[in-house]
Amino acid sequence: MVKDGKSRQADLYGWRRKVLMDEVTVYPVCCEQLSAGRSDKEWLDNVLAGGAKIVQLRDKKSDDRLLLEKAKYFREKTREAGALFLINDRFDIGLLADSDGIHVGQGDLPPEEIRRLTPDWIIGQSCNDLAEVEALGAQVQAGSSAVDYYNIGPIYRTDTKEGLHTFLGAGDIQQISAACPLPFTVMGGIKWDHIPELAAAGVRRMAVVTAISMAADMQAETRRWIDEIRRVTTLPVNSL
Ligand SMILES: Cc1ncc(COP(=O)(O)OP(=O)(O)O)c(N)n1
Ligand SMILES: Cc1ncsc1CCOP(=O)(O)O
Ligand SMILES: [Mg+2]
Repeated sequence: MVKDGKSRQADLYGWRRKVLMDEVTVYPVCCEQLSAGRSDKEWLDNVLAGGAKIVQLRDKKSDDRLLLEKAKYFREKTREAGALFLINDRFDIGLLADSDGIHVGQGDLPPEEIRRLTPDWIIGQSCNDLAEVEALGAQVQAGSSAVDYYNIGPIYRTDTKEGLHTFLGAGDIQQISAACPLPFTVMGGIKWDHIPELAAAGVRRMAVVTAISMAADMQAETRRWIDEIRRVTTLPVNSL
C-alpha cells in the first residue's frame, strides 16, 4: 500500500511522540559559550555518542547563515542516531533544516501559529510558574493546545540565561505539574546531585546545559545521566 502525505505525516508525528514519551531522560541543550572551548558540533557528536535521544540547538549569537548550517548538521547527525532535534525559538531555521520540532518560551512565537504549518512537529513550551501551567492545562482540557510537552523552570539558581531572578525549587514541582497532563521537563541549574530529589518529585525528563556542556568528557557524562535517571525513576519513589 502506498501511503499518502497525510498518513506519512501522522506516522512521523507518532514516532516523534513515542521517542519523547518512552526514550527521553536527559535533554541536553547546547551553549557554545559555555562548552569549555568546544563547538556546538563537537557537543552534538559527544551527546549523541553518549546516547541522547533529544537535543536542542540553542544559539542566540550566530548569524542566520551560520545557524542554518549548524542546524543542518544537527539534522543529519540526529537522524543517523535516531534522536530528536529541536530548534530553540527559530521557527524559520527549524523549517529550513527540517527539525523534529521547536522549543518556545512564553514571549516567543505562539505554539498554535507554529502548529498550523507544522502538524508533525514536537512543540515544547516554557512555563515559569503555576499560573502558566494552569493556563496550558486549561487549553489541553478544551482541546485547543498545540503543545506536546512543557518545561517547568528555572528550578535552581543558574547564570546560563541572563535575567533570571526567581527559582522555583524542587518542592513545588509535583503541585505545578499536576495542573497540566502533558509530559514535562524541568530546567535551570540542574546538577548531578539534584537527580534524586527531582525524580522523587515525579520528574522523568531533565533539560540541562552546563551540567553536560562543561563536563570534561561530555559523552561519558551524557551516558551517566541517562543511566542514573533510568535507575532512579524505576525505583519506587519512597525508596530514593
Ligand atoms: C527544554 C527547555 N525548557 C526551557 C527553555 C527556555 O526557553 P525560553 O524561556 O524561551 O528561553 P530561551 O531558551 O529562549 O532563552 C528551553 N530553551 N528549553
Ligand atoms: C535557557 C534556560 N531557561 C531557563 S533556565 C535556562 C538555562 C539552563 O542552563 P543550566 O542547565 O546551565 O542551568
Ligand atoms: Mg525562547
